[in-house]
Amino acid sequence: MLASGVRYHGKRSRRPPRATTRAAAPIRRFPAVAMLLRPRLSLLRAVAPHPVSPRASLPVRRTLSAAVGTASAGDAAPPAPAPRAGPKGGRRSAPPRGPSVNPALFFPPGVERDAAVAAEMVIPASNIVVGPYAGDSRVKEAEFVKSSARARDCPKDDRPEFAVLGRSNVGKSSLINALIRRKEAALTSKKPGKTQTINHFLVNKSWYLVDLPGYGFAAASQSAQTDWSSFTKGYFLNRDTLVGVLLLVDASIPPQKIDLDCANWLGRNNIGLTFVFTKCDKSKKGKGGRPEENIKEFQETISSLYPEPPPWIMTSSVTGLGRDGLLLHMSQLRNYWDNEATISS
Ligand SMILES: Nc1nc2c(ncn2[C@@H]2O[C@H](COP(=O)(O)OP(=O)(O)OP(=O)(O)O)[C@@H](O)[C@H]2O)c(=O)[nH]1
Ligand SMILES: [Mg+2]
Repeated sequence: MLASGVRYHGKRSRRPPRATTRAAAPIRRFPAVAMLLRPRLSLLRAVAPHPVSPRASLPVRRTLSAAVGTASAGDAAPPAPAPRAGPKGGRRSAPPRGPSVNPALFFPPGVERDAAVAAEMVIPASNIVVGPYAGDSRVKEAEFVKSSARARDCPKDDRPEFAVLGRSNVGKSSLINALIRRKEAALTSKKPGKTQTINHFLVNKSWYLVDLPGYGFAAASQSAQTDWSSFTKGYFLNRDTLVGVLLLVDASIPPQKIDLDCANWLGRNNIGLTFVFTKCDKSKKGKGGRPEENIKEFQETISSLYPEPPPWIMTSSVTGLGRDGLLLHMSQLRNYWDNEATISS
């Protein structure tokens, strides 16, 4: 089981997070924050309806468990081994009511695990609870700053950054364009292997989004694949300003082992990640063609690896699904990171 991978850290630190032990402020201690966030979440919900349940007025615990018929939000604690719920799994008393996703919640820094969370405090199309560190998440300006061929050539300032990682063609560059609302800031292509360097985009002059080369491009030469692992892994292992990784997973196809391997590698190296499911607008008939089913299968596969559910969110760069929610999630991780920096300096 991975000891981490869902944890987020303060500046220049790979130490275990203090959010749940030190200053663990339950969300109810921040009524002002909660009130400020509610209108924003309602707005998000209007754009992207929650995939799990429309009964938003019920507490999450009841709403989600009722919709899915398996674990409740309170079951976010160490997952049961091999939680492959299904007709033979013995965990469901009633037949499944159609595709839905694993409801276990991700509690961000500042929110006690198992805190009672109202449905409106969960980002739509995700399992992410909004906590007291969430703040202004609007992108007011964004600019391409630098393309680096080696990790040591990356910008050397202290700004926090999020790395966008995933298989070739999963939609990394497209997601960056969607987040910053620029059509071709990051170059995209139908052909895998488009992005070959580490690309820094500066947002609001205060933080970076980093577009990376994809992994798992079978057509790439052996030497190109080796290059990927040495230079991108070098980036991850040496980047002190890395707040977290957005690990993109293509929801329009069944789970791929290489994505699980990548998640494992990040977890082993104590690098916090958020699973970002891409291409959720694409649905094909037949087995493995429906995003909700693929996401559910992926979550069932990874849940036994994590002591706490990792954050995940559904997105589409075509429809904009998940865009605002993901920015809000990043704002809370970033603000926590900044806050830790202030405390430790
Ligand atoms: N339908 C749909 N297509 C998408 C989405 N995101 C990306 N695509 C398409 O997928 C293809 C690959 O997108 P990119 O953003 O270039 O993927 P990438 O992960 O950056 O690829 P590499 O740079 O090669 O690693 C392009 O044809 C995109 O238009 C999405 O959310 N929905
Ligand atoms: Mg790319």
